[in-house]
Amino acid sequence: MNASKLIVVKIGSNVLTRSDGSPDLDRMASLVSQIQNLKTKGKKIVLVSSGAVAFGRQKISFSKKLNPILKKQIWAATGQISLIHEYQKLFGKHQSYCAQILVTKEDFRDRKHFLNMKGCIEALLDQGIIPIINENDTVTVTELMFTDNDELAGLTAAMINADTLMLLTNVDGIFTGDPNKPSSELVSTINSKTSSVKEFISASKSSFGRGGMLTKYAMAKKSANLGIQVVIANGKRDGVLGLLEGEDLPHTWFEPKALKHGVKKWLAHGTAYYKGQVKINAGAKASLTSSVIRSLLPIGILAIEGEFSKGDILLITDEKSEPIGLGRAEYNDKLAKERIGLSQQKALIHYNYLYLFDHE
Ligand SMILES: Nc1ncnc2c1ncn2[C@@H]1O[C@H](COP(=O)(O)OP(=O)(O)O)[C@@H](O)[C@H]1O
Ligand SMILES: N[C@@H](CCC(=O)OP(=O)(O)O)C(=O)O
Repeated sequence: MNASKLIVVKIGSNVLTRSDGSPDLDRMASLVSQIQNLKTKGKKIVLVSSGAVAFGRQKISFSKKLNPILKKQIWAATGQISLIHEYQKLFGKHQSYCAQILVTKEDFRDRKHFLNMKGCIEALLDQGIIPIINENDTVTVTELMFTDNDELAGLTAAMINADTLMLLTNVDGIFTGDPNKPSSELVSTINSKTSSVKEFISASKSSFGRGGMLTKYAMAKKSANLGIQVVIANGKRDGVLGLLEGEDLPHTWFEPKALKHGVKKWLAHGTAYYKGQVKINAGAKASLTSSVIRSLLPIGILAIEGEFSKGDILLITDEKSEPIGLGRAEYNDKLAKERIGLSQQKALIHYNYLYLFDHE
């Protein structure tokens, strides 16, 4: 594992709960003191913590039949206070402060929200305060949701240019089969030379988990491609964060590729967050995908869909509607539509804000 300084630690619901579903406050206390210890050694840590629904479910039971979405919203809304209250008490014992940040997918889609969030998290870290992020489950239901908090953690790591993303769950990492079977082996390293491990991963989830190991794997690969090393480890193991200090504990490590520029990282995660679509002609496609760095000019644009403002993410597709990449709009959809096919116009997407998909 490489040395780390700015780390996003994601804690899954199961790490914070016992097998009967009750909050595991001892585990929480241990993780908080490990984080505190790393902090005193100069590491900056952002927490992405699940657990709101699990904590709420312990307290609130419903007398009448209720829509399952509403149930979850109520558990999340009530449980989040208990969760953050516990963190506040535990960090307080170390004379330390933590802060609550609740976000939605929309906040990653809008460049202004994104920069506000980033600025706030960085300022909290500078003040020695631990930001604790969770999804705002009250306002995000169905398609507005993150796949799960692993996705949120990956987006956060890219946003703050973290060097390390640590996903703590209830298994030691990715196994070559059912983690409960003795024949399954832990995959210690995943890099470009590793043959696919995806087929080993089953859709099964831990009792409170949302996305399962598949989303962890997908997010980990994406983050490693952006230059962030990812570690999947067992949050229930005593002293697990010692991994960040070089201790020898079981885990799966995703070797990072060369680091990508901050804006490109934001764009790379934009597949689910784009506001408009730009269809380009074959000449423009050849130009953008050539080895020479080029911006996207209106003359190569065939069609534009959606409403967007300057700064929003756009999906670029070719004539067959195949996605090529993402870019940041230099002006709004109204101007862009007026300029379709015209020469001598300002680029709609500047090359500094262009991210082309890897066709591996
Ligand atoms: N090949 C595999 N290796 C490890 N875990 C796996 C594998 N296939 C499926 N899983 C399941 O993924 C679960 C972890 O994902 P998840 O339930 O989403 O955890 P969390 O709540 O920590 O996000 C494990 O408990 C395990 O049952
Ligand atoms: N926002 C939800 C977390 C959902 C989620 O992704 O859970 P998990 O798979 O345990 O990380 C909560 O706090 O309950």
